[in-house]
Formats: sequence, C-alpha cells, structure tokens
Amino acid sequence: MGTIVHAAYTDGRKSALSVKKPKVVFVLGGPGSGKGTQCANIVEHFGYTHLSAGDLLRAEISSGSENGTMIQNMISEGKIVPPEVTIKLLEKAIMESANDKFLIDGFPRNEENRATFEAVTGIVPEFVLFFDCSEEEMERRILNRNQGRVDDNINTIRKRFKVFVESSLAVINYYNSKGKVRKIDADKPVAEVFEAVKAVFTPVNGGKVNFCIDMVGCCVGAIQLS
Ligand SMILES: Nc1ncnc2c1ncn2[C@@H]1O[C@H](COP(=O)(O)OP(=O)(O)OP(=O)(O)O)[C@@H](O)[C@H]1O
Ligand SMILES: Nc1ccn([C@@H]2O[C@H](COP(=O)(O)O)[C@@H](O)[C@H]2O)c(=O)n1
Ligand SMILES: [Mg+2]
Repeated sequence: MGTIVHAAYTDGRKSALSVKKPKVVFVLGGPGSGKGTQCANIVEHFGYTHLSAGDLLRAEISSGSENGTMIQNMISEGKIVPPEVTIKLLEKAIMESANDKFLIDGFPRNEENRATFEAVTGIVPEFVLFFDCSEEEMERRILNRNQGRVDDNINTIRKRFKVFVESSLAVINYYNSKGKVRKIDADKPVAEVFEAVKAVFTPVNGGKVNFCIDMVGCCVGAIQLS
C-alpha cells in the first residue's frame, strides 16, 4: 500500500523550512536507547540545537491546545501522532531558532512522518544517527528513568517497542539504503556511547572530509570538501 503523504499545507503554501534550509540530523533509536542523553552531549560539543519531537508534543499537551487531548491519548498508547501535527511543531521550533543546524530526535517515527516531512519541507537529512540498543536494556533504563512520563509504564513500553519494530525500523532501513545511517552501539555506558558519537561528528583532516570515490574497484580520485 502506498504511503499517504499528508500535505501539512493544504493551500499549497511552501514550508518556511524550504526557504531557511537548515542542516538536519535525524536521531533515531528505540524508546530508552539514549537519544535525548546523547543529543545533550552533541549540543554541548558540536553546537547543534536539539529538538525532541516527543518533548514538543508533550509541551503541546501542556499548552492546552486543541490537539492536546489527541496527542495525550496517542502517547499513552505509544502510537504515532499524525505527521502534520508533529511537522508543524518542528517547523515552528526551527524557524524560531537562530541556529541553522538541528538534531531532530525521535523523528521520523514511520514512513508517513518521513515522506510527509520531505514533501513539505524539501529537507533531506545530512545523516541519521541510529542508537542500536537491546530491548532488555531499554526497558531497564526507562523503568529507572523516573521523569513522571505517562508512557514510562511496562504496558506502554511494550507497545512502543512494537511500534518501533513495526514502523520506525523501516525508516532506518530506508535511510540505510541511501547510505545515510550512522549506527551506534548504544548498549554501552553513556561515556563510551558518546565516544562513538563524537567520531561521527568530528570531520577528518581538520575539517575537510576526504572521499575516495571507488568505482570498478579502483580509486578514481579523492575529493576534498571543506
Ligand atoms: N548509555 C546509557 N547507559 C545507561 N543509562 C542510560 C544510557 N543512556 C541513557 N541512559 C538513561 O536511560 C534513560 C533513557 O535515556 P533517554 O531519555 O536519553 O532515552 P531516549 O532514547 O530519549 O528515550 P525516549 O525515546 O523514551 O525519549 C535515562 O534515564 C538516561 O539517563
Ligand atoms: N515523531 C514522533 C515522536 C514521538 N511521538 C509520540 O511521542 C511519544 C514519546 O516520544 P519520545 O521520542 O519522547 O519517546 C512516542 O511514543 C509517540 O507516542 C510521535 O507520535 N511522533
Ligand atoms: Mg527521548
């Protein structure tokens, strides 16, 4: 079945993001894999702005907006909110920021999220940072998180795992087919995970990135990109 792409703007208006053209890194991984924790480290060391789609949705609930109840119900069930709701929150946050590079944490969560975001904004991620973590470890972390989240209970955790496997992994596989996934073993302590994350964000050769284009088994040249 084809993906339904929600035009967040039915009047055909272009997203303001297609004009601002921010640099975007998607940060994906199962619930409790450490996305938020590592994003905080990346912000501190590499100057990105961290936008957690989940946090934006929770703020929308707290704001008492008309979508609040619907969002609350879906989060309580570990379900994925319609893309136009989440994309508009992301767009607002990006446009209000003076920064031009963003970590978008927990988005896209499914193919509808991904396709709609690309259709509406025209933005393709620089890469996707994927935190790969076992369900046992993720469950242990979430049950010890103590942040008072309505979805941090064993029943909803299991539903979120199911959603991740059935919907979110397909997004990671899509970007993997484009060579855009940077996979991190997230089953390790925070500091060790961040060492691996740093390597992804640290350019080689003092800021220039060398690519050797290997065609037909031979290197046809090295291109230095600043
Ligand atoms: N590498 C790690 N080792 C042990 N605990 C960790 C690690 N990374 C994060 N944690 C802890 O696990 C919990 C979940 O981490 P975090 O909130 O960053 O995950 P998340 O991927 O953002 O989860 P969610 O998708 O539910 O928001 C937090 O209490 C955090 O302190
Ligand atoms: N793109 C998204 C992201 C999140 N949600 C909903 O929020 C819940 C919490 O997300 P976290 O990343 O903070 O764990 C998630 O389980 C979804 O219910 C969403 O709908 N779409
Ligand atoms: Mg998080």
